[in-house]
Amino acid sequence: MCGILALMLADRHGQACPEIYEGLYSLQHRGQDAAGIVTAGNKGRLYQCKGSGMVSDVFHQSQLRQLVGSMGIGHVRYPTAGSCANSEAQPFYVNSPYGIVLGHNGNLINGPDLRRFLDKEAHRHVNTGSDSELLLNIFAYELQRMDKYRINENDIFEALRNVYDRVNGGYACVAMIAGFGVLGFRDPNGIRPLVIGERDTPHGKDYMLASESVVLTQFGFRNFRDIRPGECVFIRRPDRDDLLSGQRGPTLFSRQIVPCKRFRPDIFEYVYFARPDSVIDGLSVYQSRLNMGEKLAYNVMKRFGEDYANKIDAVIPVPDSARTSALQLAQTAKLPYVEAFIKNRYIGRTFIMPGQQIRRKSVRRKLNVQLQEFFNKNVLIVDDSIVRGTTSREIVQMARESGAKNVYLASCAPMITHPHVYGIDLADCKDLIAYGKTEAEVAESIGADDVIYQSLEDLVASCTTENVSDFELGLFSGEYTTGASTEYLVHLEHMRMVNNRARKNSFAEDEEREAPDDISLHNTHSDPSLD
Ligand SMILES: O=P(O)(O)OC[C@H]1O[C@H](OP(=O)(O)OP(=O)(O)O)[C@H](O)[C@@H]1O
Ligand SMILES: NC(=O)CC[C@H](N)C(=O)O
Ligand SMILES: [Mg+2]
Repeated sequence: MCGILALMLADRHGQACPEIYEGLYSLQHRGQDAAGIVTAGNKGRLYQCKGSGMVSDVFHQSQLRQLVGSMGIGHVRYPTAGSCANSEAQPFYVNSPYGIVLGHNGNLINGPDLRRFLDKEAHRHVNTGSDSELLLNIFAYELQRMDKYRINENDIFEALRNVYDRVNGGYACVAMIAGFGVLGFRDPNGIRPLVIGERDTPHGKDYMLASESVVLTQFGFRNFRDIRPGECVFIRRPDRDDLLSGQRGPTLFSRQIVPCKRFRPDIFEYVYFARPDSVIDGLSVYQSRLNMGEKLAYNVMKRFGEDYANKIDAVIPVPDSARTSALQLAQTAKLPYVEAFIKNRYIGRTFIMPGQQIRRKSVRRKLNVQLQEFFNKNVLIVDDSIVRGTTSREIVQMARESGAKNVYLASCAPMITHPHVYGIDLADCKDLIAYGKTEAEVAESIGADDVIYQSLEDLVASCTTENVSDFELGLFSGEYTTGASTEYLVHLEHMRMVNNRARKNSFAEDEEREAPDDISLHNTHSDPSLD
């Protein structure tokens, strides 16, 4: 999962970078591997800073000062296609046509076909294994085909129509065309989220696009709405004619590029990925997690029978993501809620860390126990999801080491039995702890006395609103909204294996290594006086 962000300020002399930079902090939970910002100055020059690491590692004040201009885009990356090399940090850049940069959240399931097409027919050079670079090149190719000295918004929408025809998968993107404007678009099934908001200023309206509404609220953007599946919005910076005619600020254009196919947002955003203070497709993530907790409570009560309260002494959340649901579960079942795992706030999310060994170690570094809350008690530990079982195994063991009598585990998500193909690097089937197992077998495998999973029906009901009642659920069923060929699943598995080897620095003879650095846009000595 990645986080994307675009900002267009009404004030041509304003600086977009500080808010993009801060905004990326609010999206950090969506990607911890790499981060990047590209801004554009008034004369069309692009300024870039990106690389591997968290936001705080990648940007330093001296670099941020060089990212000048009143519009820009930002990205935080959690690699799901390609490798974790520095060169795959986003945004990606192509110089032709016009100078375009793009940031992408999602996965294209026809990446190998697109790569062949770009090579054989479009004759465009792609320098990384990233599907996002493919997407950018497809867009560039379609714009190039218009063969125009200068394009307008209709050309962008036309080019995108062809992009939608060519690419398949889950994608939410922000892009910027040097000197012209920023745009955002979302796949025809709305699998990945994207929201837009506006802010009044004396110069006209500022616009921001982001993966999650939390960024928009943070900076005082109002009237925000989700980009519709298959829709593109383009925000054009004021040109000379606008300025001469007294028009203030940028102009927003929007177009339904292709009809919405099936509106199927990814339910895992609500379960785990998104921040609870975000609203996605009209539903507060916090509210959805309350609903999950309530439904799970009834499931737990049913499982333990009428005297369940004598069998469970404490409901314990696994911080962070499970807190909201665990609290609601405890309140519904009238059981004590106890914060018995304390989280070290300086350790990031463990699930999205690269490599199983580091994930396992990090659980212990991240979570510590309050001994007295476990000693001689029957505890019900609540987590939002059990994926590889790394967290569950460790915490069940920690509870036992702390003297718990019986350790039960409840999961707000149903059994995860299939890979996720739209931008969440869950794991291969065989690494998923629930793959081919019953609940009892999962319990045995993680060392718990019992495991209670949410039913799929209850999860869907927890997230259903007037707007959306259908969701991307492939990780629970193996049936994907866009379909996913066996060839693609094998390709994903192969990539994961290559990446694991690359992390250990052992390459096969014929394997192509990722370039360590980005070769696209070198302008660290940018000269702000040019603007
Ligand atoms: O079964 P696993 O493979 O361990 O994956 C599932 C766990 O990973 C996530 O936590 P994470 O630490 O990533 O983030 P959080 O702090 O937001 O809960 C999730 O909330 C589960 O706790
Ligand atoms: N998690 C994501 O959305 C990743 C985007 C893209 N597929 C990449 O690997 O960079
Ligand atoms: Mg967790």
